[in-house]
Amino acid sequence: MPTATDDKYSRGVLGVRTGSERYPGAAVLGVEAAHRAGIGMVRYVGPPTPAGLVLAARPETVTSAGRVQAWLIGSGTDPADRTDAETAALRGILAEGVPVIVDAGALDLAAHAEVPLIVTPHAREHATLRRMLGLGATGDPALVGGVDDPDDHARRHAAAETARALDGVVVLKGSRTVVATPDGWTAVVDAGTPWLATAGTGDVLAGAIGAVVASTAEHGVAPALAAAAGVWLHGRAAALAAAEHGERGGPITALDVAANLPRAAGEALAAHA
Ligand SMILES: NC(=O)C1=CN([C@@H]2O[C@H](COP(=O)(O)OP(=O)(O)OC[C@H]3O[C@@H](n4cnc5c(N)ncnc54)[C@H](O)[C@@H]3O)[C@@H](O)[C@H]2O)[C@@H](O)CC1
Ligand SMILES: Nc1ncnc2c1ncn2[C@@H]1O[C@H](COP(=O)(O)OP(=O)(O)O)[C@@H](O)[C@H]1O
Repeated sequence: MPTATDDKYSRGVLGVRTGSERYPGAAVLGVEAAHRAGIGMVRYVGPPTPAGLVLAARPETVTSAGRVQAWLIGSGTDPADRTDAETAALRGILAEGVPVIVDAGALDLAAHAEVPLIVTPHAREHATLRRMLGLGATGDPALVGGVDDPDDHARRHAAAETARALDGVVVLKGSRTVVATPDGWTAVVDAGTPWLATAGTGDVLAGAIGAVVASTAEHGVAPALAAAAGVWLHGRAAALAAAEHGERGGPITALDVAANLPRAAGEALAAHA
């Protein structure tokens, strides 16, 4: 909650290095979500095509370098396309000191991070990450966490094991998203609506988590709690967006989710007044 003494810097600055020539839209979605989730400033540093689209959609975004309270990397990128210079830049971010949210195409770099880390894999990415870390298979990702596992026991166990091996927070996405820490703490956040399963909503989630982490990092909020708050805001925003289309909800897009983040944040603040 901002106060009269706040300014754009004290409210948190998120650095975003996402998107590529192949997936420029992911950069737009993450930046949009970060702005909508209540950040003081977003600094975007990425390739020319996504940078142009980000500025067109959100001229509020700053594209010059400077201090940030957290970084978001990886959304809309593929490690197979990554240049050595880009890998070096990402490794630099992963050694800088502030928390880093690592999504999609940067997950392969997460294992050697020296900073507070939050990784946001979906089931397939989680399986790949576990293989990289020398951990066992979690079973068929499509089945684990299904009707046979109503308490998400297997997913919570696997996410906590991955978190321990990484020494970072794991946000294992799905209809119920598991947040797990290296010491074995887990939380499960229900998405709120199955309409959320649509392209780009993971990029929105990464931006929302990035905003919450950046705006709370210097207030002593644990990264796992900030991540769980981001997941809740995202799910609630999706439910609000879907509810606009009637009692059973209706189709939503990733941008609809981002557009409803302010209402979700307002509800959360009102509930804790
Ligand atoms: N607008 C954008 O720019 C978007 C960019 N995105 C980015 O796209 C990249 C790839 O993410 P994904 O989550 O798609 O990667 P996945 O690891 O889920 O998928 C990899 C491959 O699996 C196969 N596959 C997965 N599900 C399939 C299905 N239902 N039917 C057929 N084939 C299937 C496809 O060959 C796909 O290319 C990430 O960097 C992500 O951030 C996505 O978030 C979508 C939106
Ligand atoms: N069946 C579902 N019901 C509700 N939410 C879902 C469901 N499947 C996936 N999600 C959510 O949708 C988002 C999808 O993210 P992701 O898989 O990274 O997609 P993308 O890469 O297209 O952005 C995540 O927040 C995930 O928790």
